[in-house]
Amino acid sequence: MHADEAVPPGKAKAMEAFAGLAHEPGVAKPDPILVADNVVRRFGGLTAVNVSHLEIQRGSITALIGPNGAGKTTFFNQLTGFDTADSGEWRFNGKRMNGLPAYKIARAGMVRTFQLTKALSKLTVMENMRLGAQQQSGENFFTALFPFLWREQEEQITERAEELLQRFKLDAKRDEFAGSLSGGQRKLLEMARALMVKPELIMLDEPMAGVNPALTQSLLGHVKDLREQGLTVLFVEHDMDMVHDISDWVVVMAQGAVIAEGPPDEIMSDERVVDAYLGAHHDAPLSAEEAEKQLAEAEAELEAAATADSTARKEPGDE
Ligand SMILES: Nc1ncnc2c1ncn2[C@@H]1O[C@H](COP(=O)(O)OP(=O)(O)OP(=O)(O)O)[C@@H](O)[C@H]1O
Repeated sequence: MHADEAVPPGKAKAMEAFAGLAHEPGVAKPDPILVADNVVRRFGGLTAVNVSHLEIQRGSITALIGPNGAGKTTFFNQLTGFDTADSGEWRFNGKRMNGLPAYKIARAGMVRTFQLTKALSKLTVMENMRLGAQQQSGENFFTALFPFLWREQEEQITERAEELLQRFKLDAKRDEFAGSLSGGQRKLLEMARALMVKPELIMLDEPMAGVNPALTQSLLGHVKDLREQGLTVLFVEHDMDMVHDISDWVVVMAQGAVIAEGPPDEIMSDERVVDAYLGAHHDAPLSAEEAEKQLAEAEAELEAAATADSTARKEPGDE
């Protein structure tokens, strides 16, 4: 950006909101869209998430980073109702969301993206978009009783899907299988699908994973665009260049807790953050046998997740 080029209004507003805030975990924001308190999720003896207090500033792009296993995805899952927290309270636009099912949270305006699973890859791009709307409407049974209701709704869904596919330059791909898309196009589809329900807060799960560098700028542009349209973006990402490039604010998790918060420049050189990442790494390189075992475990986990996902997505009466 040239010196004389104006900062886009959405970014300027976000920068202003963060200016002067203390750089410490749990710091209060001027206009939080989401406030979480004492969110705990345990798996057996492991405390995967233990977030005492976190506020997400409205209209900003906030990155959630941390080493593998820090609890980022589990935290996302609690907030969006895809998993049940052991305890905790979180409010979206002042309304309590804990205890609500995912579709009600989505309807309230808070959605998360999902990486394309095997089952979703076998659907067309358009079918994925329609599923993004229907899955989260929570009204399937009721509308099924009144065809005139669903016909109108169907038309609105198609219209919205077409609009978004055009915006993300995926309209030419509408009838192709999602599995045939490139890594970058898949990420765009994940984002477009989440936008079907017109959220106020969109939570992106690793938006840069598997994206060809040539598409990086275009993808970043789309995310920045969301902020310019007034949306709030919270994203989990391992790609530090992306975190640095687009986030207004960075939240760092380690071992389930928020250990640091602040602007990207400062966070990336923060000693606690560097320690958290280093501490999570192996001291010695893996042996070929260990690496193979890890790979096999990861593949089995992915397979299980894809199966669970396709089962969970089936509505009663679906084939
Ligand atoms: N369903 C589950 N059952 C048991 N343990 C789980 C489950 N889901 C997550 N965990 C554990 O909880 C911890 C946090 O995992 P999580 O996937 O949330 O971390 P993450 O920060 O998203 O990691 P990554 O960056 O690798 O995706 C890990 O130790 C993980 O093994």
